[in-house]
Amino acid sequence: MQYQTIRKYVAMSTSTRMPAEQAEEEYTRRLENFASFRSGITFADHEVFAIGTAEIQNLHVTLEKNELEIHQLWSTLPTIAAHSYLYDLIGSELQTTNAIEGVHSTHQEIASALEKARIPDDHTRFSEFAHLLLNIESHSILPASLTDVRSLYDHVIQGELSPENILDGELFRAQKVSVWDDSKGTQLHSGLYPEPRIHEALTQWLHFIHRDDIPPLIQIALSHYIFEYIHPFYDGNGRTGRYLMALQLTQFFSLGTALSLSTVIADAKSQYAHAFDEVQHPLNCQDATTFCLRIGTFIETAQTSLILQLREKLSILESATQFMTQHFTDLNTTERNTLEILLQEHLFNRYTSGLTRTDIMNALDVGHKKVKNTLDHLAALGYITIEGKRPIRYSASTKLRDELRIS
Ligand SMILES: Nc1ncnc2c1ncn2[C@@H]1O[C@H](COP(=O)(O)OP(=O)(O)OP(=O)(O)O)[C@@H](O)[C@H]1O
Repeated sequence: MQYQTIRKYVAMSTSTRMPAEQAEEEYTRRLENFASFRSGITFADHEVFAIGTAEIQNLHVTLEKNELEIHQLWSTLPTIAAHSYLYDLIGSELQTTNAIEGVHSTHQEIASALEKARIPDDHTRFSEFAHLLLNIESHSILPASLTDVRSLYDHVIQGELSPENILDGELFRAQKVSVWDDSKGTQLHSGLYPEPRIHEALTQWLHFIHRDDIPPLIQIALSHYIFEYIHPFYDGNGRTGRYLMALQLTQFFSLGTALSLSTVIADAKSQYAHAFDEVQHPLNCQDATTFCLRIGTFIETAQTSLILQLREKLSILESATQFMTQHFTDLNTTERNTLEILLQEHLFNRYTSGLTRTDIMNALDVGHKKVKNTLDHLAALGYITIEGKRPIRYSASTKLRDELRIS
């Protein structure tokens, strides 16, 4: 049975009592229900909570099953493919989380941010955010203090703030801020105000994200809802909130899933915005169950798309490798293996900038001279493209991809 919001419940009731009064009574009943997960955080006189419905339990089971399949597929990826795909996912996460907020980035800017993210102290547009995403799993530590939250924000937003949006409070904003529906010119929400209220609510939020007595989906979704409700900044609340959500996701789900969520949200922007509105409707009294269901469905969509892409890419790679073994008989094994890893990079990373000679030496575990001779021969045959300087980068040429029918 589909979960009914309090607002709908009231609308369908035959009682003649005031709707607000009926909603209040239903809110108390749901909040005190055995299956209720309470946040302990109160907005507009109501505690944010969600019910662990059968639908949410079923979603958990589906998400866990999908994770097993993702894990199994990921474990079959060759090293260069796995590494390349990670960069690809980070690139699209970076591009889409910015695009959701109308922050445009070119393909080249993202490729360059990914490149710079590996080099300390060498910055370009979005490179600090790329660096955060690149290290999301190895440093997957949730913020523990208000200064941690501010510091994360500074990295996510690096250089993207217009002067009027620079923070002017002790740690966050000192003035009011609102979320607007630009198409209708209506105000959807006002962030908490004044700043001590932001500090107080974020301190409760910090406590909430570290609790270990709430099912992952409910904890992740409520955390995101609460963070966005607080809206601690003038600009960058969405991007910072979605980064924090990805950070929480890595604690329970694969890195691939965590890095795929913004793409799904970007494709379903109006459903995402509506999910906030629904909880904030005065008659829904901060019942965030529907918000949890929406986020759960987004995660499921992200997983399904990841599974399909992994299967498709692996199958193309396998066919190409077989074709080369059968038809490229004039090439030696090292030459064929070199082409295979260049294809892995091409297939698994849309933001590819090619592999360096060191990457190839490490991947094939062969010496400098052999790799040089191999690359010279493959270049003479037109199978590889050579670009850049210091370091030179090698990639699969159009000729090679045409022969293998890979776009
Ligand atoms: N009704 C709402 N209440 C609270 N937060 C909301 C609501 N609707 C959307 N949001 C969140 O606010 C984000 C956008 O907020 P806003 O328009 O103020 O942009 P911003 O603060 O500049 O952040 P961004 O970096 O995402 O542009 C959305 O991405 C979403 O996460």
